[in-house]
Amino acid sequence: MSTNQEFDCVVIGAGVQGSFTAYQLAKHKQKTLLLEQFILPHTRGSSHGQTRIIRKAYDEDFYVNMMDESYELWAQLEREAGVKLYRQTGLLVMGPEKSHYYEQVKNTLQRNKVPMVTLTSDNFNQHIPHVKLTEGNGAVVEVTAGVLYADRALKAVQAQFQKLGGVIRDNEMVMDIKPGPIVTVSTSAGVYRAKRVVITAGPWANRLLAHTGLQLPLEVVKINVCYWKEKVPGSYDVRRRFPCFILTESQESKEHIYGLPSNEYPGLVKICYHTGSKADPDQRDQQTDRSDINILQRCVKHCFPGLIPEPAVVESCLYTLTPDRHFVLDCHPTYSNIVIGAGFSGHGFKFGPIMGKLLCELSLGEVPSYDLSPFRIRRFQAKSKSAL
Ligand SMILES: Cc1cc2nc3c(=O)[nH]c(=O)nc-3n(C[C@H](O)[C@H](O)[C@H](O)COP(=O)(O)OP(=O)(O)OC[C@H]3O[C@@H](n4cnc5c(N)ncnc54)[C@H](O)[C@@H]3O)c2cc1C
Ligand SMILES: O=C(O)[C@@H]1CCCC=N1
Repeated sequence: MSTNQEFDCVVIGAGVQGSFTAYQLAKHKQKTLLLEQFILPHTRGSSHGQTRIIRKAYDEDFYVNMMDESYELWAQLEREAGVKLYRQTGLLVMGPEKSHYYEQVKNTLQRNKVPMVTLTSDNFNQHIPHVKLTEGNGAVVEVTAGVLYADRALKAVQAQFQKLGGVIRDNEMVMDIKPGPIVTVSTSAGVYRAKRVVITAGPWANRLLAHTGLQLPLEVVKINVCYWKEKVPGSYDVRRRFPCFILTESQESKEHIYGLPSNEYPGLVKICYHTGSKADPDQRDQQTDRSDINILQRCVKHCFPGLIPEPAVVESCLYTLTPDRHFVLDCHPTYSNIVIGAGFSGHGFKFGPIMGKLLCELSLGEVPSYDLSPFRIRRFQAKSKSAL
């Protein structure tokens, strides 16, 4: 039992956001402790799995603006750790040509001069074989988008944090937080005192925030991560330059369907639905709803004729959704030395290095490098309840 050890900062939760925050704090010479409830690495939160998409294809400029630096910081971590974390594949965005969202994404890419190629129904299959472009859909390829190697990235950033003198204690669940000028954090194995705390607890955020009298409007959903088998091995392979893709909406669904080329499991393509059914993070396996899989099956039949329309592997992962799907990056409304990074809404991985930088800046009381107004807690004011 460790008692009353003192730190400049304690970061709670060693997913992608907490790990990058701890690393940034250590770079700023802060004596930092990173606490994780499970033994690392684990598969029970939101950051596990081999791959994630990295892209600038968004409908808002503020995400595109952050991505330039995010790409640079990913490359910096690759150099520091001596590992490959990013593979350029391009991102195919398909959607109803006349829909507001598809048009917005295309315009945002053009306005921000992101390298892209517009495909037509005539040349589509020359560039993208084995995919059916639905009539009325447009298609663009964002050239510099690609795949991030997620598990490898977590291992790398945690190792760099430790090299900088940071301390990781896994298998230690935070049970209580006592706010104050010095915050007391009690875990299943000890008690720590810190000048500052950062809460990056993913799907468990509200459980921890309850100790500070705050609840955010977060909804946790379980995503069935489906892998689909190629009929002809190699048809959708990363080595044949098959891109990541997003289908913004379709006759099957109004939500995005997205996928990555076959890569981590030979012959299997990852295709997921961008929402799921409500789940308790500690009881996720009890959530057995398969309606997302049914939607995906119809989409695979319709658009991916080279795949067997029955998932070969189904894994699970959690999203923590905010009502507007934008992140929460802010100081606690009552305790300025408690900083919150939450609600990454199923699209936060690519921003990990920037989220780490911003959460570190908030924690140190510095002016944030980007405008954080879309991410502030006050946007929920009418709905959030501060019991204090
Ligand atoms: C299927 C899927 C696909 C996705 N695809 C993409 C993509 O292509 N591109 C992209 O950019 N993003 C993607 N995302 C989103 C991205 O992965 C998440 O936004 C990101 O991983 C969230 O990280 P986090 O650190 O907030 O949460 P988590 O990874 O869940 O980390 C929180 C950590 O806090 C720990 N913790 C919680 N409570 C306690 C406690 N009391 N004590 C100690 N530790 C605690 C948890 O165990 C956990 O390790 C995807 C997500 C999923 C699920
Ligand atoms: O963030 C991403 O790129 C993925 C794909 C689109 C939907 C959510 N996650």
